[in-house]
Amino acid sequence: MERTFMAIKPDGVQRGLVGEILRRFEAKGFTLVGLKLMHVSKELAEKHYDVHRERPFFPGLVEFITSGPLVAMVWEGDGVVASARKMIGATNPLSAEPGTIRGDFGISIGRNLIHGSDAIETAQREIALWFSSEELVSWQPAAVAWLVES
Ligand SMILES: Nc1ncnc2c1ncn2[C@@H]1O[C@H](COP(=O)(O)OP(=O)(O)OP(=O)(O)O)[C@@H](O)[C@H]1O
Repeated sequence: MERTFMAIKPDGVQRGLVGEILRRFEAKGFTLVGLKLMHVSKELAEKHYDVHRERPFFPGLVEFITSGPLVAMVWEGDGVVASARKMIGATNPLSAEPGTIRGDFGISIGRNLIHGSDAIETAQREIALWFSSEELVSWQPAAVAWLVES
């Protein structure tokens, strides 16, 4: 089953948008398989944004991502990588469509609330970077156990 990595960035956590963001992906029908509130180390932030290492905004981006707790998540479902990117909206919230998370809640490119993997291969790399396999749940056996018990 397809999986994607997403992170509610420190601005989203500070603004109290965690519940709203989780609600949107749950309501859409995707399945949450990993979730943790954490402070990000400089090392992890730099690895995550490695492709942007040479960009002028890189130091500020790393500083921001490590500035407060963020919510790291893994979601599962058919087409979840592309669909989540659509639900998140364009990188610059001022250009993001209303109805998207960035379009509804943001105005600043440097404070754009949420990250979502941009491709299936990127998602695999990011999930492995942020989560150990023990931190990810498998829903199927749990559902089967519940059926057997009831
Ligand atoms: N010109 C910029 N100035 C400041 N920050 C920027 C700029 N461009 C990108 N960023 C920051 O770097 C992040 C990564 O940029 P990228 O082009 O990968 O966008 P994205 O894929 O929409 O965002 P993310 O990777 O966070 O999901 C952006 O989310 C944004 O926070």
